[in-house]
Amino acid sequence: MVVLANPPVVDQIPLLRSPGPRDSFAAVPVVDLSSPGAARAIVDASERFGFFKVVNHGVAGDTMERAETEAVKFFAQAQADKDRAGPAYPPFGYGSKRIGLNGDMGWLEYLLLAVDSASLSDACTVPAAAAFRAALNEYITAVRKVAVRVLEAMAEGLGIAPADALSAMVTEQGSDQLFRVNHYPPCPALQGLGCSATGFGEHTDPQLISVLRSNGTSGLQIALRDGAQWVSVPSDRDAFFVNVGDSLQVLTNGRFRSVKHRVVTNSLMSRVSFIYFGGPPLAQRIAPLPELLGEGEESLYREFTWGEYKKAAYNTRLGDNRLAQFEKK
Ligand SMILES: C=C1C[C@]23C[C@@]1(O)CC[C@H]2[C@@]12CC[C@H](O)[C@@](C)(C(=O)O1)[C@H]2[C@@H]3C(=O)O
Ligand SMILES: O=C(O)CCC(=O)C(=O)O
Ligand SMILES: [Fe+2]
Repeated sequence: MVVLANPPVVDQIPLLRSPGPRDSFAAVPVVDLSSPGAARAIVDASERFGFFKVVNHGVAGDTMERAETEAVKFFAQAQADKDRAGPAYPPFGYGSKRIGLNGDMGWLEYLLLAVDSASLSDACTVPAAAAFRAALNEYITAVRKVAVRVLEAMAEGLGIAPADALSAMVTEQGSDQLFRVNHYPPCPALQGLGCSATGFGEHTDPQLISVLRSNGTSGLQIALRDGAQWVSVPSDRDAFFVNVGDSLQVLTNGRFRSVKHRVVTNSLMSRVSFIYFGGPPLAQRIAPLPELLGEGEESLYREFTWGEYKKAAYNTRLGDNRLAQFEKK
């Protein structure tokens, strides 16, 4: 048997079938955040896909562009300069190709950063450049407001009181928020071979909610039908995309589904994405909200705190079903 190796340039990085026009997911739910029907639409999309696109969000284009321009400048530096901003683990900073500590690899480089209240944590000295930090802080303040509005709309649509029952978990003192800037360089070595390098392997996000924005380069895919089909999300640099995370799945006792997603590298164009991850304080109990449990209905999950879940999640591989070990048998 002849075993074909990856081309050396993508050695150790899993390959995926290159997406084509037929994989495009034209039916991505779009939520107009300024409309009175937003709460209903968000609940509907969170139940059906755990994923939706948000428009009319009120974040200025300049805020997104400035952050993107600074990020592009950061990643354009010499490798030795970027490496000085690393490693990504522990606790935060620049990383390349290695995702997490359990052997996952992707065709990307990134900054993994801690957020305190509405801006980069002072404890996180990366990035050092004042202009990049200022641009990221302006962006983080804005995107966090979008996350809060979405979580408030979820509470409204689910009929949960008070209005900040979910959003307070990401805004209260000690909430565990992260910010990630991903850069997927093009991978021309694979052009025309019908396959593409994995940018970020399939996974669900462990937190409550993730809010993503990318430059106009495609690559994000979500899984439909429990992973039986992968579809490509058409990129939109003016919109945000929201992922329901594992913790929100548990808080809704499985009514909302955390979305399995991944990124496929483009052979010709760089993708730059920003993702805000809203997580609760480590001591927060993650269990179905009582209002969402029907008469006699029990939690599908064993009780745990966010700290316990995060610790367990960070011991798993990217594609593992992290919630499985917390499901009641
Ligand atoms: C392989 C891993 C990377 C990850 C930690 C983990 O062990 C499993 C969860 C991964 C993930 C996915 C969403 C976010 O990008 C992330 C920052 C997170 O909170 O969980 C990453 C983790 C990471 O890159 O360290
Ligand atoms: O970079 C992207 O577009 C998505 C990355 C992602 O899913 C993640 O960082 O968790
Ligand atoms: Fe993700």
